[in-house]
Amino acid sequence: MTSTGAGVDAGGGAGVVAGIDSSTQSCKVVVRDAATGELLRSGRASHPDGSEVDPAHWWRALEQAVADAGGLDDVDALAVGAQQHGAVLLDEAGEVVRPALLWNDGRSAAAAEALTAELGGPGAWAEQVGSVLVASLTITKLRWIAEHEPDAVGRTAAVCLPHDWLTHRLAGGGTARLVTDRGDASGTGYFAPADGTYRTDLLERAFGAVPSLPDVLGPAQEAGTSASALSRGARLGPGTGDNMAAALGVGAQVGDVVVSIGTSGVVSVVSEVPTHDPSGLVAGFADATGRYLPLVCTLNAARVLDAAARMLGVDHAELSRLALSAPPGSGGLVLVPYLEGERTPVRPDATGALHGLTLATSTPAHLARATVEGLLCGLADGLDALEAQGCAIGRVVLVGGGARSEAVRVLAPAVLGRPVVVPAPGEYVADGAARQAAWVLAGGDAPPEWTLGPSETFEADPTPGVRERYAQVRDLTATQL
Ligand SMILES: Nc1ncnc2c1ncn2[C@@H]1O[C@H](COP(=O)(O)OP(=O)(O)O)[C@@H](O)[C@H]1O
Ligand SMILES: O=C(CO)[C@@H](O)[C@H](O)COP(=O)(O)O
Repeated sequence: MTSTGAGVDAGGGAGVVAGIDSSTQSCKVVVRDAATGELLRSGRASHPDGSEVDPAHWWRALEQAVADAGGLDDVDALAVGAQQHGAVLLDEAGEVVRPALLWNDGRSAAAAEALTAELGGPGAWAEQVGSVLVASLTITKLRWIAEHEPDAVGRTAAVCLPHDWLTHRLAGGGTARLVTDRGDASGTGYFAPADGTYRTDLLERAFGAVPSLPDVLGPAQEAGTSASALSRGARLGPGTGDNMAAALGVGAQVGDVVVSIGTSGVVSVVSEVPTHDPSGLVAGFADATGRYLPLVCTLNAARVLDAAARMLGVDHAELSRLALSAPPGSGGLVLVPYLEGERTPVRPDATGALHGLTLATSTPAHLARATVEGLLCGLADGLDALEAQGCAIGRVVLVGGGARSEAVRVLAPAVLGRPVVVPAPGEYVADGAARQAAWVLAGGDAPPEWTLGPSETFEADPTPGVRERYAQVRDLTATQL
């Protein structure tokens, strides 16, 4: 294990910036010095559970997080990073038509299948919009709404994403202009990242109508100024999806892989070229700097650790201690973590599975280890899928709430088969949004260089046997009982 500091020179425009991370479970706000990136203060608030959420909850959580962070009065520019894909429908007055359907709502799995077939199969979607459809993508949610709530279609004047909606509210809401960025737009299924255009023909196919869509701004293009009780007169960044913001927050360069263990498990890599994976494992998203962000996303990540801790009646620190006390491979005990069904691989109706129970493996330590290993094996499959798409793979950087687990940090290099860089615990999505805001202030072709805090590099001998055993059991779950 080694310690490093990134030690990048400070630069960029003077001022104070704020970054917002409105992710699945919570809202976080960081306030930073625009030139150096120094953290001045931060705040957070929880979101309600569920995969269908009234956006008003995101606003209330933002108000609480901003209050917790001591307000935004001194902030010169701000930007929003948020959970990708959620479908937010607005009427003529800019009011929400129905609660947002989130990325982790599986009801549109059949809509994804139907749309896939209509266009000629997975390869056609991969070719045209970079990603094969799964229930997470916005376009499938719009098809589900058109089929199940046709009245909502008639009332819908505009469709946008969670980060677009929050930026719109910060700009005053109502009839203020809706904006988005290439990164978040690339997760809709009706935007072609490779040429940067909306595919309103696909939107019409899914929804039966073409509501207005947010203007797609450039990476550092100003989106107007804030005009809400939370903030007035600050310059607004275009914002982006949370995964694109995380890449910006950790300063990822081409070839850097960001592994995020949040509500979702994500393995993404900054790439100069777009991907079109017909297998659907890799989603061909864009990033927040004008490049691409091929990405593999699982539905089951940090909450698998939460569930194991709950089952064992322990906290995260004890779960981690238990996991590290059991042998590699957990004596043959394998946990396949599909607790919420799974998106990658596409198994929306799957459940989790525990295989290999013997008298010897029936211990809390073995279960804890199998949980951490199972979670990491799913992410290792994601890394393989990125490599199979020809993506250059360099550093692996581990972030997200799950990275706070020592067992995850220690076992990640063994399961992933590569050294893993773990930055100091922080809010890297919010940081990325703040860095985008600083870019808006400073202008120029690249975001300002910020000094990142110290990071630790974890190394371990690879444990391919753990992955082989996991793969056998994972494939048993392909059969629906
Ligand atoms: N020490 C820890 N060990 C394992 N998991 C943790 C730890 N601390 C927080 N978490 C989990 O991380 C998750 C939150 O991570 P986060 O990246 O903020 O998610 P999101 O951005 O999706 O809201 C929660 O499920 C939380 O229980
Ligand atoms: O659906 C995806 C990516 O395609 C998810 O990564 C969401 O963007 C939610 O992120 P978290 O709340 O887990 O950070």
